[in-house]
Amino acid sequence: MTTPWWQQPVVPLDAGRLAQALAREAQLTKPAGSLGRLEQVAVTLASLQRRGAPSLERIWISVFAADHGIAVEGVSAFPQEVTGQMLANFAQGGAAISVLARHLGAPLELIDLGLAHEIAPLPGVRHLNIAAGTASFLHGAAMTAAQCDAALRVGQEAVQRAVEDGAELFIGGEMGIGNTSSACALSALLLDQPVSELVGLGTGLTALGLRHKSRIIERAVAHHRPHANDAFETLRRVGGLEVAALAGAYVAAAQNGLPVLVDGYISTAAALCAVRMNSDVRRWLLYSHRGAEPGHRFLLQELDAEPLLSLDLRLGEASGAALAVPLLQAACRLHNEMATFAEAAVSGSLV
Ligand SMILES: O=C(O)c1ccc[n+]([C@@H]2O[C@H](COP(=O)([O-])O)[C@@H](O)[C@H]2O)c1
Ligand SMILES: Cc1cc2nc[nH]c2cc1C
Repeated sequence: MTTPWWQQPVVPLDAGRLAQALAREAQLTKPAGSLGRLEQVAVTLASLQRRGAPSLERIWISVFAADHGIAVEGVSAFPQEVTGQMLANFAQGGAAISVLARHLGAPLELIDLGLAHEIAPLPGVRHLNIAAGTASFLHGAAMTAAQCDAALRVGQEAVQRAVEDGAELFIGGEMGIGNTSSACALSALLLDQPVSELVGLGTGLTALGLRHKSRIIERAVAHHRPHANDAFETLRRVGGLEVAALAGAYVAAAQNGLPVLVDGYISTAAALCAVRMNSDVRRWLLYSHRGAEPGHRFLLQELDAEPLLSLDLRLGEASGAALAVPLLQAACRLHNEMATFAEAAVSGSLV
């Protein structure tokens, strides 16, 4: 059997640039370590981007949308039609990510992998129709292997466009009613942890709704657990088209030497899939925030991730990642533009 594309090697870190960036940080006019994790971010970006001066001026955002069969089980506070309606809102410029992309001056690419309810083609949206949404994963698999494969490729192709555009950072976002159930089932299987510790309100369930959602996901996880032998199979069984596209994008970004900023709960579940499919992808992933969904914290822990922000966000759409970009840009500029002790004639530490 041939090796699948996602197991192909990723670009290695530049150890020389890493050492150079660490040495520069030590010379900048501040007590060592006083810019906290921003120092680490700048050093990491220098070694990933293989340059002396890390730069995040060109940001690329792809938002992947798709429907989830599990939504028919009543696991979301919103009807499934909202996936397509919000896609239209993204395209018209009225969604949170539309505003944030404008704020950053970043291109916003919109990709519809498959909706349950047909909509008229939207200007500026790539409609791919891999399936009419996934199948419910309560009793069967969400996707066929061919559908999961196709969705992974969609992410890979988005990264190719980002690279061609000269992007310095890739941000993926998602939209899909029911996808917190998918993220929860993925987390339960990949972390081997009880659903009750991971499940959350998603778009805003009542306490009663949360109990129902938890029971549905528990039943689904019990059904799939004996067969979820690897990350691809787990993704195929309980993931989603947009989750697979994100996972494919993260792997492809690492293979193309393009750093990634991961968004919220669903994106982080996709990140864990990507890392389980190719462990070297891990070092290419930066994390924007810790969100409100209980499972997000456990996924971040497993990924050894220290996100930049903790704002109780639970929107998705790439919004949390977009919000963290100015902080990363500031980290780069501080690294590149601060004077050294020698340049500014400031005395160094006595100890
Ligand atoms: O990214 C997150 O952390 C996040 C947390 C909760 C909800 N969401 C968004 O809400 C939708 C899924 O929620 P639900 O309740 O339908 O499963 C989907 O479109 C996500 O983008 C996103
Ligand atoms: C309105 C709305 C906007 C969203 N954006 C991402 N997920 C969403 C879910 C809903 C319901």
